[in-house]
Amino acid sequence: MNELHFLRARRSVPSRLLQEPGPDAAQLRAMLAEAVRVPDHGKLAPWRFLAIRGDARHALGERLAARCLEKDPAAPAAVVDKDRQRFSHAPLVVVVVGCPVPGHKVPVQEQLLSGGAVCFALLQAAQALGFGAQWLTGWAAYDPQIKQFLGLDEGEQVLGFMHLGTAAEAAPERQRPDVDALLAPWQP
Ligand SMILES: Cc1cc2nc3c(=O)[nH]c(=O)nc-3n(C[C@H](O)[C@H](O)[C@H](O)COP(=O)(O)O)c2cc1C
Repeated sequence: MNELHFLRARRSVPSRLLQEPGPDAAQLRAMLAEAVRVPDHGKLAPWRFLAIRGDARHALGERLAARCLEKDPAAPAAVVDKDRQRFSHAPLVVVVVGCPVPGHKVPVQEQLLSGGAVCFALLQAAQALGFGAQWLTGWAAYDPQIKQFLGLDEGEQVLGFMHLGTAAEAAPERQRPDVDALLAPWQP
């Protein structure tokens, strides 16, 4: 099954291990061009992307830190600082935004699943180009004020903050699920 080698080698690189160089504009475009080749019921393309680089990453981190304190004025300094740094490790963060079309005959769940596939395809494309990547959400993905800060419309959702860069060291492998325990034959 050597044909599956590339898929078997896929793994995330924790965002704190991602450093310069990150994908340049042409590389990002090339990765996204592959990532949008996902199954998409109804051909709705119900997703869009935001590229966050340089100081914009730090600005988002500052907003996260401020929001963290707004929500919990007693938050320990270490927690606030972790939020401040969240977007400052990887040189590039791509926000995959789900833009489901409400009331469409294609259920919203399917539209969001298609967006999830985009996130995964982006991980694979990044690895294929020699970059490391990690798909993160965290509380910020679900916070109305952070979504507003990012410019998301009502009804849009953060499907993933995709952190992209060059791995500072080999990514740790983790134990993978046992497929045999998950697979059962079905018959009526
Ligand atoms: C939708 C989604 C959101 C995730 N958010 C986080 C997160 O906020 N923090 C985290 O540590 N891992 C998160 N993960 C897990 C990592 O992306 C990744 O799976 C993990 O680091 C293990 O690496 P692997 O992809 O090689 O299994 C998330 C995964 C998914 C699918």
